[in-house]
Amino acid sequence: MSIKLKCLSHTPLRGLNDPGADVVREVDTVLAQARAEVEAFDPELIVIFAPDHYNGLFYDLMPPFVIATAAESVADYQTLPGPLSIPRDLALEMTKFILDQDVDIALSHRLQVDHGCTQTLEELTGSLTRYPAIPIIINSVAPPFGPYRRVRKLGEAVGKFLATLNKRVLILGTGGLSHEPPVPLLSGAPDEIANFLIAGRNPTPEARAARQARTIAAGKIYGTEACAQTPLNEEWDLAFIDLLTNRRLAEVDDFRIDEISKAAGRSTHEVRTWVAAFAALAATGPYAARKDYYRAINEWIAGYGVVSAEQA
Ligand SMILES: O=C(O)/C=C/c1cccc(O)c1O
Ligand SMILES: [Fe+2]
Repeated sequence: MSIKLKCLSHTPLRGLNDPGADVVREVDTVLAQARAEVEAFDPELIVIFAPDHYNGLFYDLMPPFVIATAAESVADYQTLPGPLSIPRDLALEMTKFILDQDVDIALSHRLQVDHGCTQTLEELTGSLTRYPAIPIIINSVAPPFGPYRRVRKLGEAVGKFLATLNKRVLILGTGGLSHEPPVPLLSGAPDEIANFLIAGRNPTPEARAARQARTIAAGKIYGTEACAQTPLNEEWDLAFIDLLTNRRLAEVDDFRIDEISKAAGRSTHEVRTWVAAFAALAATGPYAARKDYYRAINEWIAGYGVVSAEQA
């Protein structure tokens, strides 16, 4: 068994509302390096912890955690269409193992996944099918959320399963850090938006285009006085990265959901995917981690970070 980890932000505004050329180049370089490392590692399996943004999962039945044996990209924003390459039997075995560890997880044999999953797969591997990959979706955008300790326990269960395999495994976490894009809240929503949040699967191309235009417009004013959304919080982001790289993962058990939303933005909870990823790695033994990159990028509505880790 050999395990490596990468956790990184995603943003559908990359290429649609870019910051200055220097910053774009900087991020391109970091991602090219990460991709080269993945290529050199040549994983036999990827486990990707990802959020969903009301593209595959809705309030008609909103699970805290879902593992998929088959999944298709909704190709939102500029992401790739098509199915992921999921090893069905292994995903089923992993599901049973997680349940046996007293962690409840939903199972999907036909999941739709969005940029929260596919952007990172594409950025790090060049496609959605290059390597066998098992997606685990952690609800990070549709409140209410379970406590962070439950996410840590999910990660631990996955890590214990990975330790039983004699494989090179890449664990990915995608989303965060601090940010609050204009994703609506169910609480207090007018009927039309509430209906979308409850059962908005397979929107029309016009509805998708309108959503994309709203996000781009938000990116143009994000972090200014004209923007009502919670701004990026570099201090929070760096403290979180520090916690992970210094192996203080148990501290997430004290995280307060409302405090994080207020301090760093409602979508900051996408870092739940990072918590699960690190917990999975930690369950296989001691690890060494490093911060590869951080910058608060308003144009992308992203406290944008990249962190790598591996077994020590
Ligand atoms: O769900 C959407 O339409 C937009 C999501 C988004 C926007 C900006 C940054 C992100 O990380 C997002 O996921
Ligand atoms: Fe996101």
